[in-house]
Amino acid sequence: MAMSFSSPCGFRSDEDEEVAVFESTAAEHGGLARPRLPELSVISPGLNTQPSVSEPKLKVKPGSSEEENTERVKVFLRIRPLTDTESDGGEEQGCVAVQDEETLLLQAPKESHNMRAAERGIAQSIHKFSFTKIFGPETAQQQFYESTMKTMVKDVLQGENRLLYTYGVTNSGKTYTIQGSGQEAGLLPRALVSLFRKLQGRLYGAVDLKPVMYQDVRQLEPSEVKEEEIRRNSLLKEDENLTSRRAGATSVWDSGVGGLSSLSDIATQLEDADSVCLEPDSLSHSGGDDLEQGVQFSIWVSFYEIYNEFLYDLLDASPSLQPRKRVTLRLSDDKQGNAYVKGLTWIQVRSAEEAWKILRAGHRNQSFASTHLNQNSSRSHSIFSIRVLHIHPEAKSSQAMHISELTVCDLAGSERCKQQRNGERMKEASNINTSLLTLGRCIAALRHNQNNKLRPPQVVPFRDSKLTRVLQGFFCGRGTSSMVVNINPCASIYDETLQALKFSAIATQLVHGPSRKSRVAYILSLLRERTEHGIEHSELIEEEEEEEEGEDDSDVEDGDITMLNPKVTVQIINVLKRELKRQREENEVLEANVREQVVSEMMEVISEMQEGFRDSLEAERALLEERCDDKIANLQKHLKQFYKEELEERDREIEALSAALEESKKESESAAMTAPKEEPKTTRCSQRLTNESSRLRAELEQCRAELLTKTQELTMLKQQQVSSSTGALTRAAQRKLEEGQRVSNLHYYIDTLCMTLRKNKVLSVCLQQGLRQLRLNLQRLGEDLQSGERACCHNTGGERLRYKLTAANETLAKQDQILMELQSSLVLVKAEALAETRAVHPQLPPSGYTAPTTPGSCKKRGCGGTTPRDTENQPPKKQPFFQSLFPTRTSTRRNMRAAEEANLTPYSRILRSRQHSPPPSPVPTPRGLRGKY
Ligand SMILES: Nc1ncnc2c1ncn2[C@@H]1O[C@H](COP(=O)(O)OP(=O)(O)OP(=O)(O)O)[C@@H](O)[C@H]1O
Repeated sequence: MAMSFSSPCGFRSDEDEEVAVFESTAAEHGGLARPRLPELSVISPGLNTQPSVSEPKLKVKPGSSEEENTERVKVFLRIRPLTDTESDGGEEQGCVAVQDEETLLLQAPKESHNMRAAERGIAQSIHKFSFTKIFGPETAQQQFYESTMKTMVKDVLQGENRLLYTYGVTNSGKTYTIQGSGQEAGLLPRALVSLFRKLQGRLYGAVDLKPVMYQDVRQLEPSEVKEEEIRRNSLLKEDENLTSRRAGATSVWDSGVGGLSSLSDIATQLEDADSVCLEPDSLSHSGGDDLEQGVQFSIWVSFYEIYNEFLYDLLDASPSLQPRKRVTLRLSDDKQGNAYVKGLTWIQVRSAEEAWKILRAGHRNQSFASTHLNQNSSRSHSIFSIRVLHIHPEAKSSQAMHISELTVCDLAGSERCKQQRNGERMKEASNINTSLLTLGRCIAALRHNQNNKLRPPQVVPFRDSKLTRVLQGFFCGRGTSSMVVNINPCASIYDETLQALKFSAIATQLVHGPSRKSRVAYILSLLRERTEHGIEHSELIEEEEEEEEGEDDSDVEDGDITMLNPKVTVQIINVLKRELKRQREENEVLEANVREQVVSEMMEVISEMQEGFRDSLEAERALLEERCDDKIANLQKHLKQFYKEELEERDREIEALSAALEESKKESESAAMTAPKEEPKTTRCSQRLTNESSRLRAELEQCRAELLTKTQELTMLKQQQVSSSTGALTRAAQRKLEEGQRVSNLHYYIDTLCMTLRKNKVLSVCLQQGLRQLRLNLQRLGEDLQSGERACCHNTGGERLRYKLTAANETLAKQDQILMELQSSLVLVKAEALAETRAVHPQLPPSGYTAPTTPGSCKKRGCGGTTPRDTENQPPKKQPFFQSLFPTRTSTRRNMRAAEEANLTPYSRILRSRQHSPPPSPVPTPRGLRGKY
């Protein structure tokens, strides 16, 4: 889950001040009551726009020791410059603007969560923050050092404890600020140079005095001194070895500390740094004037990291030998209640150069990794401490000595866990965020306690993380802390930057802790608070205070309250019980707030997911529409093609029919005019009819000629009858008479044929009319199809297209039916004509007679080469053309069905299947079409 640093804001408070300060933050996290938000969110302790928060309302009793301790915690803001890549990537969107030296304006960029929340009316898009001092991208390292750390070094030499820590989003420049890069040495090398410059000639050379915890100094035995020397030398040697081994190669650490990879470089850099960043009066001879006369100084350094909530000593020699088996360190409390790292290595250093080498040796053991935002990201909080042992020359006991400390903490960068793809990185990010969250809560609780002196104090959850435990002393009076907030002005990490700034805004309202408070002192303060409210006995307080004083000198380790007298202990237990109850209640409130925040974040994530799903659904819909349009266009194309071919086919047929008709008409006309000559080899009906009629005419002529011959013969015979015998002549005359009868029959037959010919002419006229009708229908069909196509083009809906297609198919079916009817009627007429002919001439062959189809045979039938008798007995042949066009009913149906089956359109097939299959459905479904196309 994304980490939020605004959780400290979850602490409930009745003060108007708190409401004003956290107004925007609370609303942003989905608080139940959402008042109308002002345009601008002011998160600042000192801005005029918020007079209620301009100054902390510290209820300091006049004359109390706390009176002078009202100095605010210093919070510096440093804005890092954008890299070329970031500028090119459009990260510069003017979302970070420095209004003046102390005021920063944040304007949410378009794509940020904050802007989206602002658009929904639950947050502001502009935020105003104030800081102790703001340093822009152009600020040089030395300038930054002088404004921030220079006085801290001075204070430490005066015996004070100081903490400087950097806070910010990952890749915002924290490590750059602390350590530096290239020739730009950071705060720490400059502080070391400054320190040793100031201590020139005042260093305590021996190693026999060692600081233990925060207050104690131990006199070392000679053997221990030796051990210390060995440890230091081995670290220095290790550094030298590694440096020479990596000669030329730039390591992470080398680049991280100003490229100081060789001793000469270090010296030069230190010299340069010193000359650049230190004012003349801060150099050793003048700076030393501030130091207590006669006091010598022994400098000890330690370096450790908090990685995944485990402490690792970075100066322990073992890690470099066995990097996988690092020993974790434990935290303990000293008798003042201050946490310290047990068993941490402290090395005495005699120069800045040595300190630098030790630091570099330790840095090699630190946890770095490449993340999506930073190639060389610190995955741990690293803490480098410099302890200064103030040794009075005459002092023989540790009491006469004093220890001051300068701690520099480079916190790991906060980041959104969900941005980490790697499991290990995610775990690291989660731990980093948890510890930073705890730090935020501690600061918020401290601020609450400072601003609400009359109320029961909130428990500061220092114990909730290792980081806050080790820094606790600096927040509770053992020293003072300064914070450097680093920000990266990139628009893409605006939301994270805003959270970091909100956190720092709380820190800017902190006042340095009034005094050191041990745990026992804290408990006693609780008792005092209760007594002030009339809950406990006043006498008790005196006793407790006596006990407290005695406690400081007693042997009680870690402030063990059980060593107090029983009466007080019982009272303390009662107070603690009540305190525990109160704290539980507070925890419940805190938990409720955290849950509320979690819910609000979850809602944000869910709404983001919803948006994502909506977008993907839209995209899916558009894709489907596109596909459907493609399919419809495809279908249209295919149908267009299909009907075009169909129309062309019909046109061709019509053309052929009309040509045939024309031809037959012409031929019949010409045949009527002229005698038939050599018959062309054709299968057309008109030709056939002409041939038949010509043949019949020829037969007629032949019969007439024969009749004439026979008549002449008869006349001759009659004449002969007179002269020859009667019997034979009578028989011959009888035979001739029969022949004459046959000839008269032949005349009748010829008349019938002439009638058939006339009927055929009428039929061909009918056929012409039928074809004209057919052509008209086909034209109408073409128009229907065109309108269907147009409908397809204008309307992508499949329904209308389907209906048009169905109508077109129905028209086609009707056409087929008309054609069939025409064919049937033609066949019927033919059959009737034939029947009539046969009734007149029963000697004609039956209708089942199959005419020879070859033109040769036809020629044979019609030619004069055949004998008259054969010619007489031959019936008129069937017309091959009409037969091929309109075969007999049975064969017509069969052939038509076969032809239809072959030429059926998808729609015709569907229609046909519907006609034959009960129950019919009115409209073919588009599924069939889809399968086809
Ligand atoms: N003021 C500055 N001037 C020039 N470059 C800078 C400045 N601040 C940071 N940088 C550059 O920005 C990059 C990231 O800085 P740095 O590693 O210090 O970030 P960080 O906050 O320590 O990141 P992380 O928390 O991931 O360790 C580095 O390349 C550094 O050199």
